[in-house]
Amino acid sequence: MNTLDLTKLPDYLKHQRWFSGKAWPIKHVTVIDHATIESGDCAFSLAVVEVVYELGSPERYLLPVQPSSEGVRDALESDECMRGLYDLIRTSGQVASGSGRVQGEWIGGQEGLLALPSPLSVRRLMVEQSNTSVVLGEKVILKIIRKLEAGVNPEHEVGRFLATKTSFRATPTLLGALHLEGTAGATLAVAHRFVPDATDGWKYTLDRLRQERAVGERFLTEMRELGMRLGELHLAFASATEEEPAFTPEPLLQEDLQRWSASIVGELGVTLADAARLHPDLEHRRESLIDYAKRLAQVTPSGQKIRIHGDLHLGQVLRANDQWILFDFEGEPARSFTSRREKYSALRDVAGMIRSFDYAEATVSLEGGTPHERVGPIRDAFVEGYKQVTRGAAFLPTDEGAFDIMLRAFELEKLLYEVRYELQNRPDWVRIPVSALLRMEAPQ
Ligand SMILES: Nc1ncnc2c1ncn2[C@@H]1O[C@H](COP(=O)(O)OP(=O)(O)O)[C@@H](O)[C@H]1O
Ligand SMILES: O=P(O)(O)O[C@H]1O[C@H](CO)[C@@H](O[C@H]2O[C@H](CO)[C@@H](O)[C@H](O)[C@H]2O)[C@H](O)[C@H]1O
Repeated sequence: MNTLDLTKLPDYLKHQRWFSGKAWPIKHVTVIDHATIESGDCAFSLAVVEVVYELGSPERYLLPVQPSSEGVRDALESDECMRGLYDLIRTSGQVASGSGRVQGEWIGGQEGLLALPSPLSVRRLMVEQSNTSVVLGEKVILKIIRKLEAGVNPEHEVGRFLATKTSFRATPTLLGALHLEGTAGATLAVAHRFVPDATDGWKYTLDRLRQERAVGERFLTEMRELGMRLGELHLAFASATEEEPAFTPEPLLQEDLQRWSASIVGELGVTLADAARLHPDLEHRRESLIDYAKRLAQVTPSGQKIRIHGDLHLGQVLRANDQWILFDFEGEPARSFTSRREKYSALRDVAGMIRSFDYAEATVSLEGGTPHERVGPIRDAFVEGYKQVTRGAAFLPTDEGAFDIMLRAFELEKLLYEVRYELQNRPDWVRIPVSALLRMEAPQ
């Protein structure tokens, strides 16, 4: 294989959809590790590059690339190269890299070695994505992670735990992964079982809300079932023994509640300072919103901290064969791996999904539909399903009052995150969380 022209990398990166540093001047790009992967007719370089900006922290990206007449070409455009990456995972293969090795990990066992067509078909996903996913043989979905972070990747860690230590199956089974070991260590790719004919929960819910003026009993039953699946996921997380220290439940302490409360108050300050320029009415709500956070610190602690999904919304669930499937355990992209792996109150996931119902209703209203106040019944059905399967679970607060105060505080926390997320990514959408903040009445 010819050598890569490294001077072309900054320009190459700026033209990639998944590159998040487009707005910042790049000082330089250096290759910090790389391996040559050879498979059939394909040879390419799997390079980890560090992008150093004029301002701000450096970032690392994974570049599976080949030299081309323009300088650099994405090797993932070649089906053969994709097959090569999957083969490394399927065979638990390894390839030496400059300062370590690229290591495939197969956890699917014999059963996971699905009968795949030969040659293996490769279908690219036509969705807006921060990574690059392909469907192999219509049975496996391989996600190549673009922006790398050092440390334990939560999506791999959670997928592995659920597949090997629990009986929770309402998620696409993790089949394997590709890791870079050594000084630049990171998870490079994950392979899951592909769920055919699935619709994502966001699209599914929007379609239902567009069609139905009032939510019908069938949809409410589905939402109850969604709450039940989430409850079962939390029961699976909470089943971890001491042999899985990253998952073992821990008692919820007063200091946890105080820390979370203080963090929400801090986020409120930062978020209102940013958003109040566009929505000055928010300033008048500051004190009553702070009260929600303060009440969290005053709750008498009961229950446990457990691992949670961490970024649960309707876009993180699939609907297939009349069943709900929960996926994407990466956590909130803006947080570090360490913070995403922290144990937390399970009610944070419940709050995340409740916020999504409000988003869906608001989206339909913004399209011109009249708001029908359907969030209340949907929320009630979802929480009812959740409580039904988690009744008496050690990780939940024992007191109903505490349950409600905690849930409201986590809804506020998610709302503030959403305001910041939308200001940064989709400014036109910021009015959705802002109007929800304005509607939050002072706590009783
Ligand atoms: N196991 C799966 N089966 C079917 N479709 C999936 C599966 N995993 C992901 N998808 C689809 O691929 C899309 C992108 O996946 P996701 O893991 O969210 O990627 P990213 O982290 O890059 O955003 C999802 O919105 C979903 O529609
Ligand atoms: O799916 P990601 O892990 O990238 O999550 C981020 O993007 C989401 C938007 O795609 C964002 O979710 C917010 O918008 C959704 C509608 O598009 C809505 O259903 C969610 O409730 C709302 O939070 C998510 O917060 C962000 O982390």
